[in-house]
Amino acid sequence: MIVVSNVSHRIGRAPILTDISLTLEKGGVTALIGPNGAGKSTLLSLIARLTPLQAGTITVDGLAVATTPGRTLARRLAVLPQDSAIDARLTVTELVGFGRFPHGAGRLTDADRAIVAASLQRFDLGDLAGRFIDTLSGGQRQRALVAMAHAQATDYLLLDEPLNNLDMQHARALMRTLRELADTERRTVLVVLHDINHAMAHADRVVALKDGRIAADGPPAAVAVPDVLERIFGYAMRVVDVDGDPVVLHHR
Ligand SMILES: Nc1ncnc2c1ncn2[C@@H]1O[C@H](COP(=O)(O)OP(=O)(O)OP(=O)(O)O)[C@@H](O)[C@H]1O
Repeated sequence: MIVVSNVSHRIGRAPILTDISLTLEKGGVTALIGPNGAGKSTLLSLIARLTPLQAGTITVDGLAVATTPGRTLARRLAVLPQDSAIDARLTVTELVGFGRFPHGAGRLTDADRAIVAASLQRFDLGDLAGRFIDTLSGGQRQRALVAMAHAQATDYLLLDEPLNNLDMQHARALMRTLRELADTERRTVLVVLHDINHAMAHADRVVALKDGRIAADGPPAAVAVPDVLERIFGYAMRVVDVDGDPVVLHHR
């Protein structure tokens, strides 16, 4: 379980997050949505200890994120930040292998290699395994980064806009894979999404941030409501029912 309690964050004098409290039970997919600048990436970085906590507490399975050694946390929680800088001269297999580092002493064991192979397969990277990162398309690189986070084999998977650069087919495939990880492996996925319909279709819970505060939190059907969406995003949009699923018409 991840427990965020009364977390506030400032950069300079600007309030970025204000009094955020959020509990993520184990298992399931939670989508974090909200306009640009709402504080989604900041919240994810605080949970993953990429940004030092200023106020409030965050625990992951009872471990205080502020004081738990990075390596210990990395065995429980994997994070894919929004802009991951990676060494272009790595192959896809080597990159995904980095996901195993928190578990070992540097050299990969046969068991590590089997996990890397499974992650490559799961994210449809088999044909690209030997390619250097700088020869990949943006979407292929994005999938390799998600596979690296997956290979870390943690209970918690935090992904910041993993659909960036993905075409429709791969975006759908990735969301279905995240769903499957939650359903079959009891992984807990927290994913920042801008595509609201992917959030509605694949998440169990949708948490919306706006101006550094939680503006909505509930199952997709409770958030995919015109008034709620207008409050979050600032303009009116229609929601239609397609075979029992809410679909948000936000384009026009
Ligand atoms: N290093 C920084 N210096 C100043 N302001 C910053 C810095 N990093 C983030 N911010 C500000 O903090 C706010 C929240 O940013 P954050 O990246 O968490 O938002 P977000 O919801 O993830 O946005 P997006 O959807 O655009 O990725 C924004 O107003 C942003 O400009």
